[in-house]
Amino acid sequence: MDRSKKPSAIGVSPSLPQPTISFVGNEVEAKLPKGGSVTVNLFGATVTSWKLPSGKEQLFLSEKAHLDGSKPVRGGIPLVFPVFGAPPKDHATSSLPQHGFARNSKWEFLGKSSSESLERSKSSDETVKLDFGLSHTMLSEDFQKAWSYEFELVYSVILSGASLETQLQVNNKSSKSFEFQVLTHTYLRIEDISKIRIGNLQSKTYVDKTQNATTHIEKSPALAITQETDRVYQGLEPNVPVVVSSTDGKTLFSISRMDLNDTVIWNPWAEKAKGMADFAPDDAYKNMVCVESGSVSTWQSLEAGEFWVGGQTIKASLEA
Ligand SMILES: O=P(O)(O)OC[C@H]1O[C@@H](O)[C@H](O)[C@@H](O)[C@@H]1O
Repeated sequence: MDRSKKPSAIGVSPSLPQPTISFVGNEVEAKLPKGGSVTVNLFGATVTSWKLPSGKEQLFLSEKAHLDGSKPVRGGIPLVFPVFGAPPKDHATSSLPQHGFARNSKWEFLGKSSSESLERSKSSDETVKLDFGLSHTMLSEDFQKAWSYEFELVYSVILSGASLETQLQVNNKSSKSFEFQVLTHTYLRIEDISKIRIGNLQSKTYVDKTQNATTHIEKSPALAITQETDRVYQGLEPNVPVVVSSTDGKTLFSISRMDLNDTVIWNPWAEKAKGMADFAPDDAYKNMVCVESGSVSTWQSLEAGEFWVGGQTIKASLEA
């Protein structure tokens, strides 16, 4: 036996081309041999690009997005943790900025997962999983003071064919319990906001943040976005994906969730878009819609030593 040769990973033919990983500045890019790529910025572990095998970009990224950590990234998939929106007074998160610290902190790249840990049904040339970590010792002093719990987050970004999965594991390393909210603030790239509809929200309760946080019931089977929209849909059925389709009935994105039962639908529309210094071009609100899977209408409580896992899978259309 030739002991100089390393054994190949279990179940993987050595002749199969493998996904490639490259690093440019703060960004990690993974490319699949059959095409398709994902790019993650270490600031916030923010996914900034997701391309299908055809090369078509699926995420909206503002032309003025800050990619150097000076501000959260305007576009892609910023991760909201441990609080959604402006923190409430009299809560452990009350001194944190809007949407928490995860999107404002520099994460560590933990590596590309080995083929053994991916689903057996997916061969390693079709799937790549990137893991990122953040713990309390990696936070700025200000954030450590503002949220003094010991924790570890592991965020996995899994690209395969026409789907992108993001999964977060929250570990409580403190000696006391803590509460958190979490959300994947996904900016989907679309061609024309007037030509899309959002389905599977009918009959769901939502809080309309543009209407003094009043509560409503969604009547529409196919929601059209025609003005500033900022709604928190609550208590969605775990097995029913939120679907973005074109007005001629093609599914563009189907977003399924694991242990995330709320979905925020956000579009700033013309005036707010213009007012955001990092949003460009001004009329790009027509080319994006945020469909944000999360757990934000209540708090998740995590006991000392326990962990929680949740995530989303976005399936894009290969034809659209
Ligand atoms: O400007 P930010 O902090 O990235 O937030 C963008 C939007 O994020 C959405 O999730 C919120 O519901 C909106 O209220 C908010 O305006």
